[in-house]
Amino acid sequence: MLKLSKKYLVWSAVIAAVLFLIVQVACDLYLPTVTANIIDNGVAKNNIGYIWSEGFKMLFVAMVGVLAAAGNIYFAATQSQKMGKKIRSAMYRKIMYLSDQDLDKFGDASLITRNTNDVVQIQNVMIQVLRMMFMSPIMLVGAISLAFVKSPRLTIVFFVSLVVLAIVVVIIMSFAGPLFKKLQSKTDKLNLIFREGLTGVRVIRAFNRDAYEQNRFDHQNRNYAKNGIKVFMIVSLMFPVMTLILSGTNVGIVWFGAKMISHNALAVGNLVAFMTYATQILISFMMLSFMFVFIPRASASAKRINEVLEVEPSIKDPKDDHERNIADNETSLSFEHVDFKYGQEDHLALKDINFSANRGQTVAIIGETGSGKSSLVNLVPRLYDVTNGEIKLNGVSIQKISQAELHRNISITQQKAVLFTGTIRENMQYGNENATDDEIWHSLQVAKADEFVNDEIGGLDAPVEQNGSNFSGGQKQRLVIARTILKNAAVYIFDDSFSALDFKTDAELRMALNKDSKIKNAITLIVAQRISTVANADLILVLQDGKLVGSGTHDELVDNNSVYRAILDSQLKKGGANNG
Ligand SMILES: Nc1ncnc2c1ncn2[C@@H]1O[C@H](COP(=O)(O)OP(=O)(O)OP(=O)(O)O)[C@@H](O)[C@H]1O
Repeated sequence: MLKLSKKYLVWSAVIAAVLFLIVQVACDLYLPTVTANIIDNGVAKNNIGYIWSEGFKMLFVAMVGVLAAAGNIYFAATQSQKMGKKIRSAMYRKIMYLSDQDLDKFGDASLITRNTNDVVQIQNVMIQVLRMMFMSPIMLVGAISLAFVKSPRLTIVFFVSLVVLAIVVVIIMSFAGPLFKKLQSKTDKLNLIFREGLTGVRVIRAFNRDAYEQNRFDHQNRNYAKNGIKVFMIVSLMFPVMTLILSGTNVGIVWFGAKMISHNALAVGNLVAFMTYATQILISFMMLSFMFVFIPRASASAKRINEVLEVEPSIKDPKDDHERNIADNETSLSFEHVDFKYGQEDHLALKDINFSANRGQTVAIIGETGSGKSSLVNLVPRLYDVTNGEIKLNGVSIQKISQAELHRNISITQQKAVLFTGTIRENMQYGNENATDDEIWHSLQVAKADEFVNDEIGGLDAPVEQNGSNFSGGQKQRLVIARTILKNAAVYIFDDSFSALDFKTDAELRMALNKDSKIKNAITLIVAQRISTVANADLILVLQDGKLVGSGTHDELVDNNSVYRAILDSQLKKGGANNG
């Protein structure tokens, strides 16, 4: 937590909060002495004038104390909120720069918990730190010193109480601390199940798994609640124990104080002041001990936040950032002996892949499910890095090109169509901010999306809801294809983008794509399942179990590649069966 505080707190505001606090504590500590003076020198001696003057002094000191407390609360509250805001921004920025490989390590649910719950923990503790954490020690030292001055002998009474209190706090903390940490990981699991249920709600209903999923959630929810009840039960034990100790201390002080008064060893006013100091001391100690419960909890949150903030992106920019203008050169793309495996997996998802393509060419990748098609195209924009070998764009290894420059030159449609909340125009301009309405309409026409983006739904101003949920699967696919085409790029990648389209639309869309001037001047990579989608490509790569088992044109592969022929035969049979 120290690391986060150093980075995200404004120290001038922290100093202001502490200064206000010192004034507040000084006022609080001075008031019992004024009370003692009023009793011993005013009431006991029937000196009304003294009572009035000390009374005004008391009022003034109390008002200064209240104003100082307000000042402290203002700085403590604003600083803790601002710190939370800065941490959330930093986490979001970091997540945006992490590769899929880095994000896989945390998981979506955990990242959401870290950016919400964990940050709130830190905010809550920070406001307490800026108040209690500083106030309690100052109050403790001040009150003990002043109480000692009033009566060294009576001080022994609350020293005994302090020792008892310390033992109680240590016992309670040793039980509560680990349970607080567990609560965090249980929140992660609860969020994970909730999120899965939310995104998969249609599948759950379709498979009649409502009861199963409800049980799974209830089990985790119960688990979480049980842990929560346990930890708060333990912590709530603190209150009655503290009250008992506080009352016991007061009884002890009055008992011994009364004896001292009867022997003229203590004035009545001083006994009253002493009791106030004793209460201040024990309450400060209680507050301090609460901090010892909450700080470890917030430290666990800080650790989880730091894990994200400090993770080294596995995909880095080259040190001598090559800002090459790739688009101006003769475009070429080559894979040279590329091997690839995911994270800690043992097996290679891609083995010794070699091919090259030039401007204007279309390379299609075909193969059975899990053969490595998506893995191959994801390596081009460096969503993952190769394990061995090299990928070159215009003869330059992509690892030697800055990611910003690389991404400027690549336009990709991924397997899952992702749209953002906003309008069609905003979604289209995602890769080309300056695109005019005419250009957008042209892309929509090429992608066959102009058929449903019409005046009836509001044209380019039609709303797009969360995840594009107001469009069908095929419509979403066409919109993301249009967005991909609208961007000016040297390499266009369509990862299984045509699978949600019917055969007729698929054929029409590819024909329109082939005629598009941007596509004609670029390299196009198409991942597909259907032979009909890839048949016209300049180069077809056939993948099987991560290996390139064939490459060439459709006719060449039909003649001499058994895997390709097998795919073709199975699709012809299926087509026949469907037709028949
Ligand atoms: N994030 C990941 N972590 C670990 N392994 C993965 C990951 N993504 C894919 N794989 C594995 O890599 C292999 C290739 O997967 P890939 O998604 O590239 O296949 P694909 O040919 O595109 O399949 P499909 O046609 O079903 O989309 C598979 O064995 C898959 O299980």
